[in-house]
Amino acid sequence: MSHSNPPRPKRFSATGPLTGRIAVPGDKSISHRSLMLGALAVGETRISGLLEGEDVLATAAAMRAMGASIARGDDGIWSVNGVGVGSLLQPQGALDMGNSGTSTRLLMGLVASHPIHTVFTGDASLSGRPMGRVIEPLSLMGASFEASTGGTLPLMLRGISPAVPIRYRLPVASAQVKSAVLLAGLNTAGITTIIEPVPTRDHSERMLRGFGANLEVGMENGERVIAIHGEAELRPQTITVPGDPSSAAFFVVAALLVPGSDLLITNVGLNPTRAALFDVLRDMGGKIEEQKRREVGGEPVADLRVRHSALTGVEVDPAVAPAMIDEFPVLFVAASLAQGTTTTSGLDELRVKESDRLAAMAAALQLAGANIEEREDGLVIHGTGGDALPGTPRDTGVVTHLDHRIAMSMAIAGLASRNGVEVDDTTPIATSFPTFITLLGDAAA
Ligand SMILES: O=C(O)C1=C[C@@H](OP(=O)(O)O)[C@@H](O)[C@H](O)C1
Ligand SMILES: C=C(OP(=O)(O)O)C(=O)O
Repeated sequence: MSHSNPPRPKRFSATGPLTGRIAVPGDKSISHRSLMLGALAVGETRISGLLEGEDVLATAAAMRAMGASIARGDDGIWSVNGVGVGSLLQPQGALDMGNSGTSTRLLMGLVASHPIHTVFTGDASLSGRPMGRVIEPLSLMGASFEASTGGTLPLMLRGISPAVPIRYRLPVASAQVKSAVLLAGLNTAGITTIIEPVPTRDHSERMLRGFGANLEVGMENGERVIAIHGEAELRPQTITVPGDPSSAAFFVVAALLVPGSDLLITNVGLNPTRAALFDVLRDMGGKIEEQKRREVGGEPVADLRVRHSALTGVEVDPAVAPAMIDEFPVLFVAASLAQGTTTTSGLDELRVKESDRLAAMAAALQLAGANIEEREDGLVIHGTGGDALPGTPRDTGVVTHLDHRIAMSMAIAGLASRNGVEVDDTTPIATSFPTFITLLGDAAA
């Protein structure tokens, strides 16, 4: 889980067109939340389409360590028997969160209002990421912390029950911070309120309601206000997890870039708080057509038909950033092949993901021959106008910094290069998309 495995380098080279039909694995955000909420509902929650990536498996292991029974059936359906809100058990050892920020921050919220203490550890990437953003509101609720200098892992959290309900305005646009406070509020008497000046992904709100929590969402002075009534009782659910738009993004960009491609990606989640990349790519001239729009597990879903397209650079409105926050690395790849300049800004949050994604993508794309300017809060990309990138020099790999999205984005850049792109380590891809390399082979066969 903590990436002690030796690095696995791989060179990604130009392929034939991407054609046929593929399905990407389940949504990572929804998968984490299905396990967490299932573990808090008394009775059996059944989950189909769960993402079986390392990050989600870290969440499953943590929920087991706190008393839930979680098992995968031979039919691929996961079954979770929960302990009930307020009844999480004291875990016997540290919770290894691997590479997963979502597991860490959401679980910190969950345990903060339980009378247990929990040690969180993670890999080198996760141990550099800021946890102060959740320590602050959870401290206001009464939890206490012993963290490494700078508020990073390893960290010990001493939860409290009863915790104090708070009214908290999010200082950063982060669904993880919002969700941590909402999950802490589940076992806190009274009403815990979050004010969200910039809307972020709303899976927690949708799913908490689905599990029977009393949650109100309104607007005050143009800001979203979410109130959860505590000491909730959650009811077990049957959940179907839609395909992850953040995983589909790599195949959408690949099909746009590789001449002759015409690819159908089925069952892609299109929650408006997640799907902005597809709108930006359409603005750039990308042929992305939605087919069979429907609802799956309370989320909008469609099949996406994507055809090779000539792309034109755009200025990306920073207001859409939260709705495509994980998709910027692959957007930078698309922009590198577009006609003209693409400008992005307002992306400070990208510096505190699994890697500093602005610096890592600027360095990786430059090594592959793209023309990139790195600014404090974004990249400016001067595209080739459709010509393939030169690719990376022989035996020099782009550095992925234990970041799955850098590895997958640069794999896609390799498909649109003359000499291929060498990725220094493909092992992090298994955190969110274990079937990525196989599916790429299938689509380009
Ligand atoms: O809530 C979630 O499931 C996530 C929220 C986002 O993080 P932030 O809340 O830090 O923006 C995103 O980058 C991450 O991949 C998943
Ligand atoms: C930022 C990401 O995940 P997390 O914060 O869960 O590590 C991601 O998947 O791109």
